[in-house]
Amino acid sequence: TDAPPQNTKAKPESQKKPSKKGRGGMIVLEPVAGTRDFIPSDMRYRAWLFSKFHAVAKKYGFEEYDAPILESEELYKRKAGEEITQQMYNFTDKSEQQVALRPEMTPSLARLILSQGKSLLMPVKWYSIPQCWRYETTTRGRKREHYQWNMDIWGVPNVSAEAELLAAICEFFKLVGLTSQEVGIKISSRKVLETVMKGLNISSEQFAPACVIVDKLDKLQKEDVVQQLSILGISEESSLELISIMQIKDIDELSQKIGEESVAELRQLFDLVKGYGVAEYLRFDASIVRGLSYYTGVVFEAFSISRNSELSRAICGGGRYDRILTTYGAKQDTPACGFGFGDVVILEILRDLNKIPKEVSRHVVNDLVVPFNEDLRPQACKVVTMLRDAGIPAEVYLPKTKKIANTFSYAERIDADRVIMIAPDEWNAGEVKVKYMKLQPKGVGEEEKNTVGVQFAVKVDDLL
Ligand SMILES: Nc1ccc(Br)nc1
Repeated sequence: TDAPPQNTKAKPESQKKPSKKGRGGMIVLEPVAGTRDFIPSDMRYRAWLFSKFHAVAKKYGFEEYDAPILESEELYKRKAGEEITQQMYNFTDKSEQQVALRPEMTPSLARLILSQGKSLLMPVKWYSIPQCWRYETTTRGRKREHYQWNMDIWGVPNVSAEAELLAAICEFFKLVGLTSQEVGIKISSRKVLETVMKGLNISSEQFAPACVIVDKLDKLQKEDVVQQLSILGISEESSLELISIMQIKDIDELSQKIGEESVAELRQLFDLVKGYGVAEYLRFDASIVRGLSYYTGVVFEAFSISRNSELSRAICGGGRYDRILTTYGAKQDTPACGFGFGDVVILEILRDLNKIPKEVSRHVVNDLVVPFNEDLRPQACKVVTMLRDAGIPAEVYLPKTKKIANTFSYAERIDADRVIMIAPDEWNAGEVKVKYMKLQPKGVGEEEKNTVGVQFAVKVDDLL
């Protein structure tokens, strides 16, 4: 198995691992382990999914930003034992800089917010769809990269920001046809955990690492979680009490346990989301912690409601992270909250539930313009440009036209509606020859348009 790139100082040629050549000197055709190619038939699904992300962000008034995939490793140097920082795709570059392929976008966003300083008017509502990386040993066979829709609101301390983000996620669900019977969002708050931990005399220094550990409850045995908490100095009794409170699914019951003041924000949040009309997607669940150490308040996680009992993988997740800037040396913090929404799980769910429109799989070109011979190619380029300028996706047949039949099979391959032939006699008469490759929607005009395969003359000006 590939050892993770621990100390990757530049190695002398002799020690470098030879690249795995294919048979007989051919390069390896597969992408690097854990990474994906997107040929056009795959890229159409990714582009369709991203178009929904962009549409929701635009509808909610978010502004798009980006930052380099490559960041200084120090952005991710956190000591809370998170999986995300232990799987960093990091290396030493040729100027001896410790760099990493970003494992998440939030630290880059915090860097941008800090770099903008006072010039940045709050609140800030920014979004991005970055590719994020991790170094997984290939034995686990998991992906090493994914695209993650990030939506963040900075400068808003109250839960109106979380409500806006939850509404945006539900807006996306509605946009792709996912109902509240098929997906949902579980919501809690780390302030609940903070209150409970304080009541159990768990120190504030242990808060973030303890959250990272109890987040594993759905993956590890309870005993293992208790054992990992004991390493932080948390007694078995306190751990079991913490774990039992995390089983609570009702805010009233939680209020009984830790007091109404500690659940006030959650009550306010559930009131606000009713205003957005998305309450049906949302439910309180004290077991939601999320695995990132910097969360400080409300946390949430979307999941698929699977028909069989199999555990559903998180669709997206996020929360409030009010104290991230001072961890990067800022003199004061700015309240922030956001979510990350990966491209892999959601596409699997949408495919499984047959929510992706058939046309997403199709490459669309409406017209193919074919010059009868090379002398007529300039005329063909003129006609295809006229069509394109009118907003019609159109191609001009690029190979030399040897047999007209070849152009028709190409037209079928690109699923074109029409083949428009530039032929000498017709061109001299100001006309082209048109052949419809498939039945057109009723009422688009003359009878010929609904007679597939018939060729007929059309004035160039009547083509549009
Ligand atoms: N953080 C992270 C990065 C890349 C993938 Br794939 N999953 C999680």
